[in-house]
Amino acid sequence: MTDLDARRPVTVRGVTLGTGTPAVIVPLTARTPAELVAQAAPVVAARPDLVEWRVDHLLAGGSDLAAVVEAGRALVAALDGLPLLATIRTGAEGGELPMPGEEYLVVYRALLEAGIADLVDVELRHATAARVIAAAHDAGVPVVASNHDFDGTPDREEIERRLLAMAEQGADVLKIAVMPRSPEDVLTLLSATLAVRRRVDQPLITMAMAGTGVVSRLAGGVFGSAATFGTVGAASAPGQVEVDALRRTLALVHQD
Ligand SMILES: O=C1C[C@@](O)(C(=O)O)C[C@@H](O)[C@@H]1O
Repeated sequence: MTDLDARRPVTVRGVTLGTGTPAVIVPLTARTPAELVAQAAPVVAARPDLVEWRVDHLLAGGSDLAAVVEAGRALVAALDGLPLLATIRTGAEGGELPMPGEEYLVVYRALLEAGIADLVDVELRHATAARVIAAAHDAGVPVVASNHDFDGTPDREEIERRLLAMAEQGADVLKIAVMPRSPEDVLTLLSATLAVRRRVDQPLITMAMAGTGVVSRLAGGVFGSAATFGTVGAASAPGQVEVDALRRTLALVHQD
């Protein structure tokens, strides 16, 4: 264990977040159930550590709750044992759907009841966050709390405050994505990551988005980020790097 390993790592389906080289997560952004299974095939072939299903894209494509659950079951069958992170990203945080109200909780409950998710992403600021976290924990599913700033980068104290608030809410993994407006903003994100890494037990996932932030996706592990999002085909946020190049870079950055 290095001093940056998380004291409370999270393991799902044999994949551990919080120790060693950061995990590689590939997002799926299909808008229809058929497209979802088709999109999964090359992702599974690339063998990432985890797959993220951006459920908001399917909902935005018009699928109702029953269709979402059915698509989730088909996806799990297609994943060949790879762990699945289920995410509903709201419009307020860069996602595809408004979902300010109870629908967010209803969809997560249905996915949890069906045993589809190995991990769920819960936005710290969502009105139903505490209830989604409780539902996930009742189902034995760890929670990745998240926060996204697509307009800018909060100052270091504010980034730290948000990550610590996630820990206080009982999240198992703490995640933040910011939009850098300068190289200094990337340093702010990385130094907040390192400071929080030294204070909390949970794994962190942090990134600065877009071109200026790519360095944080490649080298964030040096500062205590436990995972990084890479692409096989479509990206789900600006600055994500293709998965093979990402892996090669991680191998260079994490040589021991
Ligand atoms: O929270 C995140 C991080 C992310 O926004 C990124 O910048 O890589 C991509 C999203 O799909 C994911 O849910």
